[in-house]
Amino acid sequence: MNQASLYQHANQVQRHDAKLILDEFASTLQWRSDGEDALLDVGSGSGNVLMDFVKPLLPSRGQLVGTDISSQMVGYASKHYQREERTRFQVLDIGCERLPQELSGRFDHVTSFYCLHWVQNLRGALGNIYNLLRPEGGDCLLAFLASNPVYEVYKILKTNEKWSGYMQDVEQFISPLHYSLNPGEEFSQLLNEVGFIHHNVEIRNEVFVYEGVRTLKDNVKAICPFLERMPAALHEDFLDDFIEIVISMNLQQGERNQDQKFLSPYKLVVAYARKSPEFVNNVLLEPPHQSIFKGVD
Ligand SMILES: C[S@@+](CC[C@H](N)C(=O)[O-])C[C@H]1O[C@@H](n2cnc3c(N)ncnc32)[C@H](O)[C@@H]1O
Ligand SMILES: CC(C)=CCC/C(C)=C/CC/C(C)=C/C(=O)O
Repeated sequence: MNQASLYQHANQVQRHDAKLILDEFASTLQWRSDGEDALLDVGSGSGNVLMDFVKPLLPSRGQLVGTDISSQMVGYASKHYQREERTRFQVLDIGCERLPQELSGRFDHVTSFYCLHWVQNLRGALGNIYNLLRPEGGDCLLAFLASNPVYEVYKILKTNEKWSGYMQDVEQFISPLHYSLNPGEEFSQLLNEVGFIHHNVEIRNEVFVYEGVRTLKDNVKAICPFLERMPAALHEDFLDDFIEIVISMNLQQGERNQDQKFLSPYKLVVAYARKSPEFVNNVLLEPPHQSIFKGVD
């Protein structure tokens, strides 16, 4: 997804969820006593969730870094928010092999909203989030899709020969937890494996109602990775087929007209995790008899 301005104007669900979660966790985040918190956001997109809901929580001397894999998104956010103090945007693939040195171990907090379902290498991404936090500790707040009906719609569209040529790699765009029978447990396990000892993971069952065909189509346009591969002249035909499949899945409500509503039941992973200082981790991770008798022969 590279269409920053489209996304900025059609991200009601994403904004709604991020605001609710931030209101809930604002006081759980471990703010520094000196007010010099450094916060990095992963997958900031066009930047409005970060600027409207995260920045107001940051103490006045705090530093904010918005990151995204897409240079188009980073360019848009940098330009749009260039007047914002103590804020910068930079390209970062959170699934990368090696973090840039200037980011590694520099942050008190990492946040991420509606991004991690795009990252197939979820374990690698969590390892990087752990390593972005300071060695002396920090915390992260992560929210992303475990499942969404959009993924089933994509799979059905791929069986149509009109669209299959554009959708061969559809599985790359499906949340890595979509097929999981216990996404909460699976994600907790990954957090443990990368070193987060203290964490809380919830799977929230949500339903969003799209008011009218145009609203749903605009929201799909803003995030659908396949549209940018096909000629613009085919977009409306693709979106019409998308809507037909949604109707065949019984996700519509009311009379069939332009004002018809559409229901999207989805599962959201909401996770809060703390990195303990390294010396505490070393003690906690050792077998109990060794840590209890340390220094005693
Ligand atoms: C749906 S947008 C979310 C934007 C913003 N966080 C919000 O809540 O509105 C997802 C963003 O994640 C970015 N993204 C996808 N894969 C990524 C990766 N591996 N590393 C960093 N960002 C990624 C996309 O480019 C996109 O801008
Ligand atoms: C009824 C129905 C199929 C709705 C799907 C709506 C939709 C546009 C979902 C997008 C989910 C997603 C991948 C969001 C994102 O990453 O921002």
